[in-house]
Amino acid sequence: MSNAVLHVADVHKSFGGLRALSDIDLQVMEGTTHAIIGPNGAGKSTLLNVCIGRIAPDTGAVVFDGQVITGKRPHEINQMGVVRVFQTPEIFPDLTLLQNVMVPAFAKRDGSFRLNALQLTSRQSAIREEAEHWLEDVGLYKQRETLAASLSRGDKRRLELAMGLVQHPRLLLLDEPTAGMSRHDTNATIDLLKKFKERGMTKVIIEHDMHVVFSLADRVTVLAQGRIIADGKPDEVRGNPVVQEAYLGGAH
Ligand SMILES: Nc1ncnc2c1ncn2[C@@H]1O[C@H](COP(=O)(O)OP(=O)(O)OP(=O)(O)O)[C@@H](O)[C@H]1O
Repeated sequence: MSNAVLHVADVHKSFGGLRALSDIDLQVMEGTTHAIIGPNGAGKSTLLNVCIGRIAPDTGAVVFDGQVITGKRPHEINQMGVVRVFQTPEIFPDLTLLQNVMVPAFAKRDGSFRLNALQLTSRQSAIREEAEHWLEDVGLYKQRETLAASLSRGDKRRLELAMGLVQHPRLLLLDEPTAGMSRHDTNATIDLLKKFKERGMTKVIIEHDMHVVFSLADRVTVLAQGRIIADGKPDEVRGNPVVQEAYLGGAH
């Protein structure tokens, strides 16, 4: 019997008169890839932001590895092992790929980061090796000395993944990891994420591309208008008429 790494317990969140999340209760089990899908405005980003401490829920709690994390600050939640990879890559364009991955590695180790840490050569070598390892893992090792600004969109996402992996996430949250990618880059990203899945990494993935969702997810939660309208194995969700009606507009 596997454990819940993340439990979103009865969460509600309104923005003024708009109910962005209502009665949200979901569990992400150890080692699984859990997709959260739903039409535009369904509440997916709000839910993710509640999980990483960027948005405080009005009521309810988020429990990570048995500890209530509601009320903690984003960096504290990150230090506990919750790592989010953003829809728009948050990288340092004027640093090399290697330096980009070293920044979160230092931050993870020291709890904070100052750019001059990159110049302190005596402290660098272990961190550098670790950063090189993750660049290799995502297929960017050869470009390690080039500036991040020069990367293609797909490679920027890979770089950001390496920046997430170097933090040894207990839970990796991926916000539309293939948004704006070519089919080729999308398939490469699916292969990469499958590799992490085989290693038993627990992941939450928000994604619009159903090819990505059904290639990777063990479980799918469907949101519509801030509520969970379905939750189950991919095939169960795919065949659910409520989902087809609400999410796909009945067209599929
Ligand atoms: N900071 C905010 N202030 C006011 N309303 C907000 C805020 N953030 C989100 N909303 C509203 O809450 C609802 C849910 O938005 P959210 O971004 O979570 O949906 P989503 O499922 O991620 O959509 P998309 O797929 O388009 O990114 C929407 O109606 C949105 O306009």
